[in-house]
Amino acid sequence: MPSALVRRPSPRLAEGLVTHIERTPVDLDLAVRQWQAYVDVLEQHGWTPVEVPPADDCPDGVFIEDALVVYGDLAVIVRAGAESRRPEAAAAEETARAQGYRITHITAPGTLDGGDVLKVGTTVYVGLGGRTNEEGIRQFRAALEPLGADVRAVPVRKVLHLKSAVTALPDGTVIGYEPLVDDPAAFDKFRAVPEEGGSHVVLLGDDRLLMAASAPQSAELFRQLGYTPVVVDISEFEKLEGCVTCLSVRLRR
Ligand SMILES: NC(=O)NCCC[C@H](N)C(=O)O
Repeated sequence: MPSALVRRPSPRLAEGLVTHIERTPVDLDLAVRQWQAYVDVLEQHGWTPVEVPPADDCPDGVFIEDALVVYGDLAVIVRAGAESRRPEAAAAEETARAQGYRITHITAPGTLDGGDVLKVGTTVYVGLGGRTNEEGIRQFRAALEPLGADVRAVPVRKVLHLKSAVTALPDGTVIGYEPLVDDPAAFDKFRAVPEEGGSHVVLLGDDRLLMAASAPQSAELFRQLGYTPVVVDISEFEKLEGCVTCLSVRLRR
């Protein structure tokens, strides 16, 4: 069975960073229940959860996707764009090592957040924006190109991360809510969805798409396209600019 890295919410979750939206109060108990439900859904769909040790002093640690990027047998441990998030990486590195990955690091002055990396087959889009800089992308490209990846930088100005704006369907079509996508033409195939939350899908395997309850019209669109949406409520994480992708790192090998 494939596995998925996850990390339990910090007791300080409510202090997480917000950049592009207004801060609204986070209900920690509800967040913990939503996180557990998310992990349960992954497990029910064949993904064994592997917990990265908690980072209780890091309010945003639950967004584990930002701490590392896996490609083939390599785990790229990031240097987060936000300084408060840099301590999240150490335990993520140990967990990736224990899972058998080779390790490399983004180093200063480079910054890169995993949320800025969208893999579509061997094409790897990287958002250049508030969290990931040119030097981070240069180092990332140097790490992935020897493995056959085609690393392409795309602009991200309207949202936090590239994957806040776009993710991809199993057939490689990049999906996004157009008002928040800087350059839809940057992607080989692009399809607009009717809601911001509909931009984010986690591919569970077969035709199943894990997505947020906040995007019912997009779920209907995906159904019409022949996919099976699997819906979770992640309202408390959405208040911190999180989405379904950022709560896990799927290990496909
Ligand atoms: N990959 C993601 O979309 N991560 C969400 C991170 C949210 C967190 N509050 C942050 O600002 O870093």
